Amino acid sequence: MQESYDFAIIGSGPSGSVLAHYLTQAGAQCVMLEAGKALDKRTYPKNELHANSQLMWNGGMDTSQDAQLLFLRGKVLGGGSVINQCLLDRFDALALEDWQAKSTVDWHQLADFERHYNEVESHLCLHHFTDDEHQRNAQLFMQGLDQCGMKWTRLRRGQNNCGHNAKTGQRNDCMQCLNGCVRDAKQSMPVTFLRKARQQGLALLTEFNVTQVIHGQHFVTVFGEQQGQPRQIRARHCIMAAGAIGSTELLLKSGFSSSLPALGQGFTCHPQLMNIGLFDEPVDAHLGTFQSVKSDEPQFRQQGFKLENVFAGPIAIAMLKPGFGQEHQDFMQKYRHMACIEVAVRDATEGQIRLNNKGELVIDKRLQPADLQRAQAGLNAVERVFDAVGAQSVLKSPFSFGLHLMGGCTMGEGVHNSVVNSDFGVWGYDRLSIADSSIFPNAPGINPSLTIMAMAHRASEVLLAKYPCRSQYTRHIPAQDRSDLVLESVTETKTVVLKSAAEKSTLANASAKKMKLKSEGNKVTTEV
Ligand SMILES: Cc1cc2nc3c(=O)[nH]c(=O)nc-3n(C[C@H](O)[C@H](O)[C@H](O)COP(=O)(O)OP(=O)(O)OC[C@H]3O[C@@H](n4cnc5c(N)ncnc54)[C@H](O)[C@@H]3O)c2cc1C
Repeated sequence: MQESYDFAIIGSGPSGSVLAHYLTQAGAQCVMLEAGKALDKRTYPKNELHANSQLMWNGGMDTSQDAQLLFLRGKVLGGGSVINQCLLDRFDALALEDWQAKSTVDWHQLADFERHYNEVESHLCLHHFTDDEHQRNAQLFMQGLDQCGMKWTRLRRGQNNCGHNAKTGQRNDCMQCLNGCVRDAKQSMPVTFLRKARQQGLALLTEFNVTQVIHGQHFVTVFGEQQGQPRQIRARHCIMAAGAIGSTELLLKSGFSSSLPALGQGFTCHPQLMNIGLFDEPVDAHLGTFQSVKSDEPQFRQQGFKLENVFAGPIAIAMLKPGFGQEHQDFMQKYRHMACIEVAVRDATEGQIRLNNKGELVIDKRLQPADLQRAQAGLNAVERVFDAVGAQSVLKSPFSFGLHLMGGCTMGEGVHNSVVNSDFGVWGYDRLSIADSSIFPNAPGINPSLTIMAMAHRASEVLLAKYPCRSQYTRHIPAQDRSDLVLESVTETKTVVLKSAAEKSTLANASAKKMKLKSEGNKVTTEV
């Protein structure tokens, strides 16, 4: 059975959920298609291994072609917002000036973003960490930065009343944030924008893996599989919000590359390196707020990196130490004595998302000399900070994680060097838009989620201006549009209840051209 909507939104991460909220609020009939499961605080996995296998694409083992970069991307209702740390930063002037230089899009400037940031922030609880929330890892980081004369600032996180452990005296004390928040405190999409969209009538189909998008004259048809069953959804407009890799892969697999030469280009990921300092004293970096401070040093920003205190569960920490056996075991026994500082690189070189000759996804992304230079500058700063506070030794990360995945369908001013125009429309395809991190023109070097949400808000305004009826699909759409709904390329038998003589005659005229029509009272059955 094929279903029809005003808007089909593919993906439920920050981009898809914000769009769903604003479009349903305006009365549009929307369906959201999400490949992941609808989990919640009662059903999120309770350990690291299950978190990777149940919440991430390919069990959290997507790598670059040379296996030097590991990419993590959410596959669950809420997308990356369920597995991320929810640090929500606005872009600075440098990031947006660089965007504008690359994209030439006139609204890529701070003044234009401000009202979108204000709007989406008004739906979120934002928390600045306070002095009493810094645990020992953060304190060592702050002391080290102070002693090296480097500036730092407190992180801002989307969280609402993250609890207080009476025994330890600590807030943010469960460290499960990256497995899905078990307190509904983290401001992920299922407890913020998505919840509102569902209350406003969003149709939600989870475990629905979209496999192909076909752009028609009057509709976009989305093909996929839901729990093993083939499904088709039709909408007047389709919005891709499947993330940088997801949206790009889907367009490549749907055959758009011949008309979009820039499809797959411009992939970036902010490579992150976790570095361990070993201390004589127990640090207990796994207790309390495991991420609360970042560097705020202008020279670091110019050099293309930032530092943050961070920590992880034992599986992720074990991966940082190459080797096996006794040496590895000795290292892991020092878990309580580890402090950790992460270098996040603003990558300067773009990779490419493509399909190989078997039609499989390939991510070509190598750190080039310019990126390695930035990473090295960050690692040097980490060594200085750890030395200043008396670390016994420092273990530098043997590989990088890509957590902020961007580009592949970049926004720009022409079809030869971009995939979407400044109004989020895919070049040459009137009924297809993209609003997720795949449209980023280059790497900003700043946490991306808030800007993804801000851009999704802007995209919703563009779409609502384009489809001014924006009303309940079946109730208010003009007769002309309803004839599209009834007649375009129907592949199965469909029964439609006609309310008026005008509708009946529209249907009859159109059907004379395309279809066989059987009429019985006010019920009409069409067959291709
Ligand atoms: C461990 C980790 C920590 C992070 N921490 C932060 C942070 O603190 N601050 C920050 O700003 N960012 C952070 N990020 C990054 C942030 O989460 C992402 O940038 C953001 O979620 C991207 O939003 P999106 O809407 O573009 O895509 P996503 O959030 O990736 O959502 C895309 C959705 O589309 C679905 N999808 C994909 N393909 C299909 C298909 N074919 N059919 C159906 N559905 C599909 C996916 O399952 C997914 O749910 C972190 C990421 C990770 C992994």
